[in-house]
Amino acid sequence: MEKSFDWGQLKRMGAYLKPYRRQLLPIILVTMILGTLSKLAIPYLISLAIDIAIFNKDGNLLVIYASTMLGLYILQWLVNNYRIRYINVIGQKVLYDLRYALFSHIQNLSFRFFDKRPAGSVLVRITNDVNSLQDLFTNGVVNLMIDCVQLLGIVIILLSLNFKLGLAIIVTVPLMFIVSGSLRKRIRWAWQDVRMKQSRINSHLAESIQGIRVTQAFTQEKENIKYFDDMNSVNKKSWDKASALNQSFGPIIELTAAIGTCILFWYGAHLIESQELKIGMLVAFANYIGNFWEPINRLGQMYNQMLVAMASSERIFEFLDEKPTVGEKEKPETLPLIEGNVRFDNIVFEYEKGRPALKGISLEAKAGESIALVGHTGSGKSTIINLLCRFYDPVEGRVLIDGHDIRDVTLQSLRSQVGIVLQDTFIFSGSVRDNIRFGRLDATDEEIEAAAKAVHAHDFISQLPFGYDTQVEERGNMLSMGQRQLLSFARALLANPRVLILDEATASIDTETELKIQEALKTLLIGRTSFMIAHRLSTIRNADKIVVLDHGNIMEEGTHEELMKQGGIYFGLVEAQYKFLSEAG
Ligand SMILES: Nc1ncnc2c1ncn2[C@@H]1O[C@H](COP(=O)(O)OP(=O)(O)OP(=O)(O)O)[C@@H](O)[C@H]1O
Repeated sequence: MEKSFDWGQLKRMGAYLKPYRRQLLPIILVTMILGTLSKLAIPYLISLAIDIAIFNKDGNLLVIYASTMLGLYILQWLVNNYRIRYINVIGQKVLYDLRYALFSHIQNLSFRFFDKRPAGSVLVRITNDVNSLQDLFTNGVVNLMIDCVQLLGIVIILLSLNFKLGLAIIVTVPLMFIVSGSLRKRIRWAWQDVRMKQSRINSHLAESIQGIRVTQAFTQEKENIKYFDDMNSVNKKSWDKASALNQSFGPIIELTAAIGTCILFWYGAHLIESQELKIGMLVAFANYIGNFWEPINRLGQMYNQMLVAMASSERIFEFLDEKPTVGEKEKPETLPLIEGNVRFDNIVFEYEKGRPALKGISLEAKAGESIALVGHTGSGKSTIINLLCRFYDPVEGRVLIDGHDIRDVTLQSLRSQVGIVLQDTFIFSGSVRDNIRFGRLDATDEEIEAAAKAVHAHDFISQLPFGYDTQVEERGNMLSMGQRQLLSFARALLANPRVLILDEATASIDTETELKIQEALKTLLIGRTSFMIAHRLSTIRNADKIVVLDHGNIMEEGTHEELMKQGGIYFGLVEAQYKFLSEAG
């Protein structure tokens, strides 16, 4: 369970209010001064009305008191409206800033960060955790200040109007804190439990929706529903418990308030008898007490709210404090326009300590050469690519492009010259045109169409309902695998990188599309250094160099002919694929 109040964290959250202090200050001052004064003056006016106007049967004076009170009530109403309206606006601005900070920070985090966390949990932090700060930023902070000032004001007034009676009533406050202390703790824990369970539900939801195809394909819907139902009912139970505990808090306050009122009337009557107190003053006291418990009750709830917000902010700051593991050095150079000579120099790499994925790899590609990476699953092909894009840094060794260690240059200048076409092409929701433009944001419509034509994507795009303006949904579900591949080729061609990485799709595509893809590939590769994770023989055969990997080591290296002659692993792979194809077809 989480620790209690943390002032450092509160201060850090408070920093998000800082840009708005000029707007906040008048709101706080106006509500604090006018709101508190009007609230505190009313009971006193009531006492004067009773003790002076009514006692002396002075109708005119009574009207004056009554209209002053009316004026104060109206003032209170106006002040409250002003506060709610503007504080909400500022609160929303702060949440906007926080969401922006979190999202832009996450955009720049390294792959290692995402390796460790499911997408759902990242999602929950940007949505739920930021939202749970809403109450704090919209009302919490300001109300807290106002309530504290009001309480202080009431205590001063009670003691100065009648010290003995005031003191007798105020001593009930510690009583309430003692009685409610352990309950408060249990309430806090209960709400933390609720949040934890809700967060689990949200993570599971995100994962289920992303994986719905697999769930349905394996007819696991019932199991999935059951799993969700269990989580849901555990969450409901924990909510019921927290809510029941919360509700028992109210009666404790009411009980203490009742004790206070009993003391007031019993002791008050006593003081009236001994002429130390007038009736009007007793009524004023009763009113002040009413106003006294209200902020105390709110402060109690506020404390819980603060702890919830604190737990959320702790999670948010944990993300914000996360540094990209792949960072730029102090003064990185800009990688100049490259020719495309790539060298892996004795690379050792591990994702997890003690489990090397690459065990001392040296590999060279001259500008314009095409390199095919082959090997069994898990042999390290994708890892080589990940290092070339600098998604991770090697544990030992260097990756050099045109002689520059890629750790010495800015990520921007590196990645803008190294293009990547992934096996699972990611299509963003938006138009087909926008998806191609992702390769180079300042490309003109003509350039986009030229790129699409060059990779033979133009034909199928023209046949879509709205051509280039057709909206494709997230992940491009309405497009076929081959079409998505062609779109990503167009995207890469538009970006025009000197070094191109291709992770060839494994899914079987019809022969016609396959031919188109091969043609498109030829266009795409002209004049570029390319690294291809190749699955199809046709692609492998044309490569300038084939590199065979096994368990993180390079086992063989050469052209198709050379390796076939060698009769080693590559030969075996080719044989196996031919056998498979001839048996399948
Ligand atoms: N994000 C990761 N975290 C931990 N281990 C990983 C991660 N990615 C890959 N590995 C491990 O590193 C090794 C090399 O994986 P890599 O993805 O490079 O293989 P691959 O040759 O590309 O395989 P495939 O053909 O199946 O894509 C494997 O043992 C794999 O389990």
